[in-house]
Amino acid sequence: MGNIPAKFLEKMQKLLESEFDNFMSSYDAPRVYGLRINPLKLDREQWRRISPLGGESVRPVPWAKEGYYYKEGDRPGKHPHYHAGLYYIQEPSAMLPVELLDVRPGHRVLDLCAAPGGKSTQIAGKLMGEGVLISNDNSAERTKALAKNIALAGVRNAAVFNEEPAALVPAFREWFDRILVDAPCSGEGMFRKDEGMAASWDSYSVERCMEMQHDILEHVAAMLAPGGLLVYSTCTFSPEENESQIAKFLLRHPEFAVEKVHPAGGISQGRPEWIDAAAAGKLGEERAHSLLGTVRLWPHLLEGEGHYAAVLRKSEEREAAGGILDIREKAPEDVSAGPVKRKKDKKRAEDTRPVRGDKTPAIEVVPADAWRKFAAEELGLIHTLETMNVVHYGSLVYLASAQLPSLDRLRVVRPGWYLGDSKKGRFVPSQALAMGLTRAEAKRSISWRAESDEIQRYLRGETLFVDKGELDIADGALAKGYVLVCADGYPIGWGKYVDGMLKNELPAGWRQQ
Ligand SMILES: C[S@@+](CC[C@H](N)C(=O)[O-])C[C@H]1O[C@@H](n2cnc3c(N)ncnc32)[C@H](O)[C@@H]1O
Repeated sequence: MGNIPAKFLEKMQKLLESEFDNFMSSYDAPRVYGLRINPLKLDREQWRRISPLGGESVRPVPWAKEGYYYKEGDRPGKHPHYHAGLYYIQEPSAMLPVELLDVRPGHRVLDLCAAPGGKSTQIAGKLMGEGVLISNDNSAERTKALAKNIALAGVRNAAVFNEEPAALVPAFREWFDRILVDAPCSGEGMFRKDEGMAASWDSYSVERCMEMQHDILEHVAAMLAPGGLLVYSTCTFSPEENESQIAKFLLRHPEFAVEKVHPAGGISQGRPEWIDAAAAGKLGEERAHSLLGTVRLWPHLLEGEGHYAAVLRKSEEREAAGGILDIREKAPEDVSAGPVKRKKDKKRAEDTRPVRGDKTPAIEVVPADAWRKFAAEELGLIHTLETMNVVHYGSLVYLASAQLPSLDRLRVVRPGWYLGDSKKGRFVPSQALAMGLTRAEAKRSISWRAESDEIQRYLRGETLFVDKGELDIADGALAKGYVLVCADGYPIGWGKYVDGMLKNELPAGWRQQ
């Protein structure tokens, strides 16, 4: 690694002192690679049975329930199981923040800086279809990859927004049980993985990022419900973006306190001694000391590129009285409890109106009706929560959580699970619908082995010739129509069957290059 900025190294040497040589040696060590299997689709045992990777060649990531290290040559991104959303490729240390967020089925979760969706898909795997995930990113371009990754993982209960944090506050005041701020940062923990990050780092990047992080954090406090958890994370080493940023947040927000993380598996404690003296003084000894309970992942102490995470709990009190609130003494929530039960939301009447200003001309068939007809003819019983509404933006139909407040003033990329497009009354099912279904939920399906020639050809976008007997058709259904195409039994897209021909419905952006 020749191009690590000299100023960065000088700074790290001052901070790390005798540990610095050890830290430097990590740049000579090979990069590590990680993936996380998707519990919405399968568990470790099922993966082991069908995957060339599922056996001995992978090793568990100590701090992530579904995380595994794989070897560079394994190339899991090229395997059809990747196209079936069976796993997400993710740098191992980036798997920690969601593990610390303590998400349980039924929670309302905000992933505020979510693109391209690594942590959002991990959160969805903790919600297991119950509750709501709002995945937001202020970059319109990056929300495209975010929406695609959420669809690929088969997530049914997520909405994707493209907003500045301030714009979310009026609609979501004290609404979330959990908030993740995976902040934009100077990326010092990415130098080994991405040399471009090292090249673009300069001494101002830390300052610029500090300002962005401060602005983002400013709006988070108001959206978290009393008693809720906030996890703040970065993939950088600079104390200004980590412990100091949290120290300043705690100063402004006496209603928050650090929830101590017990360091294990090579994870290290936070470094309160690195926060600036002025902030430390104002914060008081005890609150400053509590930053020891935040965590750092160092590349020379574990197998990961590096990360920082702080877990903060908001006081149960609605109005913080000011002063220092120490809630660490309180009994932890009962983590053995099942899904979160909340008072029954008044179930809104099914809403088929557009979610926000719809300028498309009137269409004759109500899109929701076209969806219902499609679902009745082509799908079996789909397990969805009764608290979901069918909504549409023009001709595009979604299944959205009935818990959501009005989204009128927000830039909504996806209000929920994208089901399909009602084109002049004819319903065209989406790729997101295919990915969110199980094979058993489609009336017509076909499955080939993941390594088969048919799957390779399907993923390239080719039309296939298929004997009717190869299709799995529900009793009473015709052979002609939409077929859920599966690899090893897991959906990868739609085909349309007519007279021995399976027309390929895989959208261009989803085909294998
Ligand atoms: C570290 S990346 C997030 C990675 C993501 N959590 C994942 O696991 O895939 C930080 C993200 O913050 C977004 N971002 C930057 N400023 C933001 C802001 N003010 N509000 C929301 N998102 C912001 C960036 O566009 C970027 O996608």
